[in-house]
Formats: sequence, structure tokens, C-alpha cells
Amino acid sequence: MEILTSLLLALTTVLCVTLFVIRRLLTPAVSAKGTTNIPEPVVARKWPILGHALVFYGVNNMKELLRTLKRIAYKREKVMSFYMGPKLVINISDAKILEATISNSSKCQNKEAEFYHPFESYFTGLFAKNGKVWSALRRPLDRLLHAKNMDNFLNIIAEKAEILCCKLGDQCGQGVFDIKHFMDYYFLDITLEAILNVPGTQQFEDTMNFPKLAARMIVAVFTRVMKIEYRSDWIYSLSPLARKEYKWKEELRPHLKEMVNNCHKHLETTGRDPSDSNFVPENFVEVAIQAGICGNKTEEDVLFSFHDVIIAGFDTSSVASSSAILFLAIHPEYQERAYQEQIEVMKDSFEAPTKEQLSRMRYLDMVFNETLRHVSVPAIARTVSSQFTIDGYIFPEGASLFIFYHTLFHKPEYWERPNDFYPDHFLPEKVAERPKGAFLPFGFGGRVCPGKLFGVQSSKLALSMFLRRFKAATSLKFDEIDYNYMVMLESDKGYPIEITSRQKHLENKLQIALNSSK
Ligand code: HEM
Repeated sequence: MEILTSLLLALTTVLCVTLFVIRRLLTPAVSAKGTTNIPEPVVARKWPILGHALVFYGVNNMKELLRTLKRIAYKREKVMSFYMGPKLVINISDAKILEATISNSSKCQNKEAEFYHPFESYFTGLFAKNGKVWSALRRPLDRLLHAKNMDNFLNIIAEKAEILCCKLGDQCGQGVFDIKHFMDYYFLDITLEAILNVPGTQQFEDTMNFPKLAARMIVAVFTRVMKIEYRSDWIYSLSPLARKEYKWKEELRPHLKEMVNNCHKHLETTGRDPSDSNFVPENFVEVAIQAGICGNKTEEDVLFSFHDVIIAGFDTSSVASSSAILFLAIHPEYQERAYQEQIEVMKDSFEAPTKEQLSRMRYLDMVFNETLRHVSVPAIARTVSSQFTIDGYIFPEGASLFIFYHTLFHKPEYWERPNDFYPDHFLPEKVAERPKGAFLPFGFGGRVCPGKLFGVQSSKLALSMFLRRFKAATSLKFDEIDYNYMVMLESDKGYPIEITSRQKHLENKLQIALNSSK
């Protein structure tokens, strides 16, 4: 009997300690002040210490998280609240509520600390930060990426797109290949050269292993986001994943260091001093150096503070453009329409389009937007910094906001054919009918994507050059594709296409015409 009592006591103690530890891990850096009247899930049980945390037990990736949220949001179509231990999370899945949230965007500008903390292993820059560290980097980045600088960028973009097309030319008639492999290096080169003033030569030779390292890091970040035990930096540092992360950073560091050293040399030779209060940075490495001096940052912090702009710059646009080409290959009728528009705007030119010509490619815009609807950033997470109310629902200070764009971009009430690739969703009259909150692929408010114009223009330019030179085909079907939740949604089947040259086709047509006129 005594043994049994001791055993029970020991078990109870272990249980209490475990629950205490879990509760500590679930306790947010910023706790919600007060409660909310936003309805809780219908089908999920709330436990005394854990709240709804058990519902998320076993969720290992973003795809499973979305599935779980959809399941528990049954009957909560607009907005739902749930508790992870003491942490209050509000999930928005209605365009109008999101629009009203945007009008309170200064009250939900800060990124949600726990969700974005794992990003900080690789990105000590603006992406995962809030407050002064964020604004010291964000303001100069907005200046660099301002529309008035786009003309200079377009020259670099056109030059790199020409190289891309030459590389792709070698693939003509050579069978199936993955288009994203080529797009990664094109977008990496333009990001390096235009935004960081680092020579973009990776299309010729991959000396940095950047795309592969980026993909591994992103998987590691999301693994860490989902694993509750990894919220503790100490526990994470003991994990095999942290050891891998260390190795990847070792591989990356010399390249980032070289960029900073070269930038310092350039500053010295041009007599510009980043510690001078009148210093105006001309590229994003200079921004990072200046912010490092002002914020007393370590060398390591400076190195990884511009790394996020490289990843955000090339990865997003590469996924979007590769997906657009794959989707057009799957749908030859839309590819033909996009090609005809190219002929209308560009006639028989193979040159890069100008800004004005790009603006006349309306169908390409529709294709690009429809692509983003399927593959955009799946979700964002924010913290409410000051209480606000929408439709009588209270969003208390300190609550975490979770916005799943992916759900909004596929809601049947906003989209005629939600699960198809259907560029006509973006016909002007259809766009006018739809609430703006139903489609926000570049985010909103102060944290809106600073690279929107750069990303759209460089993608459209590459697509325009591609469509006029090549015809793409694939054996993949649209509904066979499943998606991996990375920064964007990435096709789990890759981006396999075959291409033939339109140039040859045009030459043949010309030859036939010449022959028949003889
Ligand atoms: C098709 C291309 C792109 C898409 C769909 C896209 C999408 C997004 C989205 C949705 C966000 C907001 C994330 C959030 O609110 O948490 C974001 C943020 C960001 N994007 Fe983009 N982006 C693209 C291209 C680019 C490019 C080309 C750059 C850089 C040149 C860039 C740099 C950034 C940065 C630095 C942030 C963080 C901004 C902040 O937190 O203040 N993006 N992007």
C-alpha cells in the first residue's frame, strides 16, 4: 500500500512539473490584457492549464496547422479565438474583418514574438524584429526600393533576364527540367546586384550555395516554429537541428563577410563614412553597416541583418515566377492568351520590355495574381499592441493575431473557381466586386512587403521574355500538385517543364512565307 501511495505521489509530482513546464513554454512574452468575446472553437476541448494546446499536439508543419485550424474553425467562419495555455490567439478568416483590422494596422504592426523568434537564428534584420531595430532598417530599405529607382533596377533586371533566357535556350528540346532551378539564380543575381550592390554572377557559377542553404534554413525555421519544446533556446541548442543550423551558418558566413568587407573598401575609396550623421546609404549592405554602428551591434548581427532581404528578395519571386510558368504549361489555352498579349505589346521584338510596355501587359498581371493566389505567403502572425473592436468583437492588447491568407484566397464566397487556376478571377469587374481583404499577397499596413514593385516588375519582365521565346509544356496536372509550406507555398512535385523555342517556330514560319512568295 505504501509503495502504491509513493508511486501515486511520484506520478502526480511528475505530472504537475510537466504541466508547469508546458505552461511556462506556452506563456507568451506579451500576455493578453483582459479577455475577448470572440467565439472559441466548437469542436476543440479546452483544458484547465493547457487551454486548447492539445488540439495542436502532433502538428508538425504549417500544412497540418492550417488543417487543424480549419477543423476547429467549423462554424466560426469569420473570426475565432483559442487559448494555448495562457496565450490568447485570434484567427481571422473573413475579408471584411481583415479590412477593418487593416484600418487598425498601427495597433497590430508588431510581429508575433514566439512565431517569428525561430527566424532570428538566420535573420537578425528587419523581417523578424519590431520597434527601433526594425525601423532603422525598414525606412532606408523603403527609400532604396522606391518606385523612382525602378528605372535603374530595370537595366540590371533586363541584363540578367537575357542571361536567364540564354541558359534556358540550352534546355530547348532537351526534355524535362525544373524551371525553379534557373529562376532561383536569376532572382538571386538581381537581388544581389540591384539591392546590395554585390556582383550578381550566380547564374554563371554557383559559388555561394545560397538557394540550397536558404531552402534548408526555411525548413528548419518552420520545424522550430511548430515544436513547442524548441521555444526554449536552451533546449533547442542541444538538438541535432541546431547543430545543422550551426554548420549552415558557417558555410554562409564567409560570403556575407566578403560582402561587408567589399562594401567597407568601397566606402573608404569613395570617402563616405557610415558613422557620419549625414550618411545616406546607397545599398542595403550600407544600410546594415550604418544600423550596426548606430545600434552598437556585433559583427555577427550585422552580417545576418541583410541576409533576410536576400532570401525575401529572391525566394518569393522565384517561387511565384516558376509557379506561373508551370501553371501556364499545365493550361496551354492561358499560355496562348498570354503569348498573344506579348505579341500585341512587343510585336516581334525579343528585347526586354520597358516600364511602359510592362504596364500594358494586363493579362500577364492577371496570370501573376492568380498564381500568387495559389502560392502566396500562407500566413502571418501579429501581436495586438493596443485594444480595438470590430463588429463588437474585442481584440485585446497582447493577443496574437493569426491571419491565414491561404484560406482567404480560396474561400468560395470570394472566388468563382477557388481551386482552379483561372486568371479571369482578376478581370477588372471581378476585382471590383470582391472585398480588398480577400486578396493581400503582399501583406498590409506598416509591414507590407517593401519589395512588392521590385518583385512584380522583375517577375513580369522575366515572364515576358520567357513567353516570347519559349513554349512550355508539362505532363503534370494542376490537381496533382500538393504544396509544401515554406516562405511561399512550393509545389511538392517541383516545377517540371519541357520547352521548345518559339524563335525557331517564327523562323520556320518566315521561311515558309518566303518560299511561298518565290
Ligand atoms: C512575388 C514576390 C513577393 C511576395 C509575394 C512577397 C510577399 C510578402 C509578404 C506577404 C510580406 C509580409 C509578411 C508579413 O506581414 O509578415 C512580405 C514582407 C517582406 N518582403 Fe516581400 N514579397 C515578395 C517579394 C519581395 C522582394 C523582391 C523583396 C526584397 C527586395 C521582399 C522583401 C520583403 C521584406 C524585407 C519583408 C519584411 C518587411 C517587414 O517586416 O517590414 N519581398 N513580403
